[in-house]
Amino acid sequence: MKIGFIGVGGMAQAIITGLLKQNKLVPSEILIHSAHASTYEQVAKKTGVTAKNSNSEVVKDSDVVVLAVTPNVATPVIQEIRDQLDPKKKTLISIVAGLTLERLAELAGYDLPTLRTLPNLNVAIGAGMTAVHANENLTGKAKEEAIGLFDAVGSTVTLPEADFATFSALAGSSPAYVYFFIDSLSRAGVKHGLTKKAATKIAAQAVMGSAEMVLNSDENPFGLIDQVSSPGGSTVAGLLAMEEAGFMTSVIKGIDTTIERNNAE
Ligand SMILES: NC(=O)C1=CN([C@@H]2O[C@H](COP(=O)(O)OP(=O)(O)OC[C@H]3O[C@@H](n4cnc5c(N)ncnc54)[C@H](O)[C@@H]3O)[C@@H](O)[C@H]2O)C=CC1
Ligand SMILES: O=C(O)[C@@H]1CCC=N1
Repeated sequence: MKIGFIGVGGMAQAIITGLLKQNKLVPSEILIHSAHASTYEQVAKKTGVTAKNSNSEVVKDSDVVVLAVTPNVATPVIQEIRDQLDPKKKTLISIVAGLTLERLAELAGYDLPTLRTLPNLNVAIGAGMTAVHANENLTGKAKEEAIGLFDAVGSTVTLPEADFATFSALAGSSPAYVYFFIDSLSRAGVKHGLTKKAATKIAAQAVMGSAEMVLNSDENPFGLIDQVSSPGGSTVAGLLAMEEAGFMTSVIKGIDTTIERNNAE
């Protein structure tokens, strides 16, 4: 199977890194092209995947085409490759936030097997979270193969398209918010005398273990909060101070704003 990436920015690189690291694909199965030759040539050199000279060449030689450009250039890019997207031979996978299957069909053809996805950056280490929704043309083995690419680099969930904006905030953007939280923890550690390196490692490990506890527990997070909070202890004191500063309200406000922005696109 040949997979062609159109757009080789942060997200495409994360997917490619994950697929190779998990041994889902070998470098000779991956083709790439983007607007920035210096970037994609460097990626090809580093990973062993094949750099092509144009978007058209990528599509021509691929069974599965991954559209990984920013939303503002998605329309002209699809128009450029449309004639080569033979519905009998190719599958289109889009990772473009906000681009609906209806709009993809309008641009790329109503018969084309198409998978709309929304991955997150953690696919790079095989710990991604990806939402998927296939159109009616993508069935059987081709559908399994397309979704299988994202299963190989983390978890997938099939969601109605109406929920993609919310998913994008909770899983697509949230790595940025979690990094923000980790950096805040680490900064507090520095304030109290730890080195930044030590504080960041301590904070990140605590966040990773806490996430695993949530995933491995039947409790909801509030039950786990109670397990950490010793009666009369320091945790509950810190928790109440965080709430006084508006912790939960500020997280929900950030997510609301992210969803509003996703819905506006
Ligand atoms: N960064 C993330 O965590 C996530 C990003 N996405 C989606 O992934 C897509 C890419 O995002 P990023 O990688 O963050 O952006 P980026 O800016 O890092 O990469 C965009 C890529 O598109 C290429 N490009 C621009 N014009 C082109 C053209 N005419 N032909 C071919 N390539 C062209 C650029 O050269 C670049 O390689 C976006 O649509 C975004 O919504 C989805 C989920 C998460
Ligand atoms: O910031 C963005 O628009 C994209 C969507 C999800 C993560 N990054």
